[in-house]
Amino acid sequence: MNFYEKEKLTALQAKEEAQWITFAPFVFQATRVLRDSGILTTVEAHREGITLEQLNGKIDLPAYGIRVLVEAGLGIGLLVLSEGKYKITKTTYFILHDELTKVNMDFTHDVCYNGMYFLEESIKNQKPEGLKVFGEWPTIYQALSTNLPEKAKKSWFSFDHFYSDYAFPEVLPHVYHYKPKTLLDIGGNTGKWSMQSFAHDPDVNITIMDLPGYVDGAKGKIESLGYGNRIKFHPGNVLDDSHKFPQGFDAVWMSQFLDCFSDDEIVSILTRCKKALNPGGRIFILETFWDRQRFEASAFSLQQTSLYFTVMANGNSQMYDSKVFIKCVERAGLKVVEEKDYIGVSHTLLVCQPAES
Ligand SMILES: C[S@@+](CC[C@H](N)C(=O)[O-])C[C@H]1O[C@@H](n2cnc3c(N)ncnc32)[C@H](O)[C@@H]1O
Repeated sequence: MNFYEKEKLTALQAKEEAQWITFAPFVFQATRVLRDSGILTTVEAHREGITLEQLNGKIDLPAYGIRVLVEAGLGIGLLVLSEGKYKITKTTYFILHDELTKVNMDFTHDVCYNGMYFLEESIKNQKPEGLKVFGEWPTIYQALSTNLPEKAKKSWFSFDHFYSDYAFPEVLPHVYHYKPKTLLDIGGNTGKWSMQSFAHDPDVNITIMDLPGYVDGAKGKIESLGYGNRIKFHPGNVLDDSHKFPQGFDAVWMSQFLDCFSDDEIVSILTRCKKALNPGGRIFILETFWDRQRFEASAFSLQQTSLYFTVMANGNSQMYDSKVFIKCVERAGLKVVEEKDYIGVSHTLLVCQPAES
């Protein structure tokens, strides 16, 4: 779906939109504080509406603060005010109750907000300059398995898992329809794919390849579920070209993994994946492409999420346009033999094989 072929706004709407952009950080923080302070929940609980005076008695914030927040909430479209009483809007319903919105908001605030100030520097230097708000690491992945602040870590994992949790049950039958006996899960993270795979297919054996800290975390969990005899671990950094991939797999699986790398790095990883395959084997790539979305809001979210990669993650990757990504697949000597869009919230499954097969 191409949402971007034509300009859609009148001049007046465009000027209004420009103000939304100008004040976007204010809008975000006001909404978050309205949510986290309990103001929105309290207004929601009063279906007949609530006055400012009544709110003052129920919220543990100075009266001045409550007043500026609810007034900002009117302009943002979170509240309406009629006959002196505040009520919530449909947008507020989603801010309060929609899991996707909550996960995105917590990720934006806890992981990205302070670092985003360093966007320009990150782009110029091709480094995640925003990560310094938490500490000194080359990428966020080293920080996640060690000492990133707990709140940031929790919101990062909720964000990551929210999207894959929806996609995995839907995609399992597509992968295991090919009956792979051996599967290499690169970027296996906390082992979620492996655990669901073992329950889905009694014959598959999996090797998880990820950075050392992750592999240690996944190991205990998988063994405690009794799958210890079907799992192997291969800790390592795929950016280290001297680190050999294990070989002999019917399938290589990468979910939300290749978006962590630049175009050239993707080509290098896929070239090594190809060598890891048995004859007739397949590479399964689960990704979120901004040009393969049913809804404009999904494309928007992915395009903005790219900037998280720029500023916080590694400085050189993104949520790709599928056309750019598939060029990398082809540069690695692979061809896409099957594609399936609209999996889970926003994923596409690409099934690839060596171009010469
Ligand atoms: C966004 S998570 C995806 C996790 C999981 N596959 C999913 O779908 O939820 C990316 C994973 O790639 C791993 N990763 C990132 N850079 C890596 C590298 N250079 N070498 C190995 N693994 C890496 C991270 O540790 C993390 O587990």
